[in-house]
Amino acid sequence: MYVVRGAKVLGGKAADLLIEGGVIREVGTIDAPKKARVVDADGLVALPGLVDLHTHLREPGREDAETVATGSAAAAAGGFTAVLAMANTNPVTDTAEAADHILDLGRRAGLVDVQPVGAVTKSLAGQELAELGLMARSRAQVRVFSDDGRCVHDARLMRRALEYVKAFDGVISQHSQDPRLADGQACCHEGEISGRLGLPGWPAVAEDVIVARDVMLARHTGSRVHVAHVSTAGSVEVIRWAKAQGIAVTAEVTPHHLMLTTDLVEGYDPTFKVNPPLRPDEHVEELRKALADGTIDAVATDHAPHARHDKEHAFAEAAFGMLGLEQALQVVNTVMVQPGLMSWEQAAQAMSVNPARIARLEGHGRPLAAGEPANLALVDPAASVTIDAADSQSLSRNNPWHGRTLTGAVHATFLRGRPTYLDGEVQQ
Ligand SMILES: NC(=O)N[C@@H](CC(=O)O)C(=O)O
Ligand SMILES: [Zn+2]
Ligand SMILES: [Zn+2]
Repeated sequence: MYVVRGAKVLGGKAADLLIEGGVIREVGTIDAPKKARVVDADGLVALPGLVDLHTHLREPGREDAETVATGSAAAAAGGFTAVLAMANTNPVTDTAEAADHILDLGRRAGLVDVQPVGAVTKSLAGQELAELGLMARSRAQVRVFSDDGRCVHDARLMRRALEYVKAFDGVISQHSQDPRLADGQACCHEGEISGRLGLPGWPAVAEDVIVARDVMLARHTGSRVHVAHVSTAGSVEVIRWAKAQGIAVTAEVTPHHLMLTTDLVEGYDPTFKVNPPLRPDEHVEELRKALADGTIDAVATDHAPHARHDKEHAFAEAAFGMLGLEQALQVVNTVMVQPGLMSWEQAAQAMSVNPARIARLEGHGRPLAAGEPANLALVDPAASVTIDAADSQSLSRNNPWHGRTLTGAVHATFLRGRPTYLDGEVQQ
């Protein structure tokens, strides 16, 4: 039994929360029962436990970069109570058995709810649909499907996938990148900087055209499409238009695309090599606006751990991807909440309520009210923290925030009433 003392619920009025038997029993002014452990939350903000729509946990296959257990620890330290584990593992999560295996590994780790994402196509090969129905009916009850890392670029296959998942209210999360417009060698945003550095780039329009095509397919099929890691102003325009038409499209943006810009590649540091690439300022500004006005529904980390021997190469050869789970909330606080672009209530929508709804995850993204599951994060909104990649719970060190000072810190995370992160420690 816990009493959280004096937390500002969603950044609003301070209240005490009584947590017992996995649920929030009471919110208000509470006399702590003798056997209760009191957590002093004076000055802290209480948010519903964060939900990440887009995490790469690397298990099975690349346990040298991350495991379900270490990724879960990073998630708990970042304030998350649920993560969706992307399917681009080895083997790929493209069967019911593979999905159930991920679910079980998550339960064994016990720090966050790990919900598998199913592949859209067998082996992510883009040729044949995977067992979407069987995955949906498995114990894991998969609802989100993605070939992330690759785009489902065949329009006919995308149409079939959308039609198929409609039956069980599933959603296709698309890695929007036209392979014909994105040169196989491309490693950064195509523009003035890539030209000057002599690095092959790919243009923003390679993303825009797939987003445009997919919203039209979603309209045609009446199914739900989700745009993973939106990175361009053009995508934002299309999504804004599509929502105005009532098309069932949702979108996520990563912390790094909200804060980092393409000029970082000038140092040739492969930490900043990511897909989609970091973009110029004008895109970043549009992404922030779109998140603030709800055109973009969610912040998702695209936490992409890579082992040293895959990442520490010349820029052109290094693996794509960067860590995200532990700093996501700090970045959103730093670039959105503190400057007044977003309230804590909106941050809770973007990082918990909306992702839980998009993924049809029960028990997450719920109000902090009596009778609800006690999934929550306590956040110090004013802390100033200089990030050290070596401090990470992740097995990998490709942390783009290393050496930067961010505002805010996760103080505690509770999963169904059990602290998973407290006093600066993951509670194994
Ligand atoms: N984001 C990345 O740069 N890499 C991701 C794949 C992906 O999200 O497309 C990965 O799996 O490493
Ligand atoms: Zn992707
Ligand atoms: Zn990804």
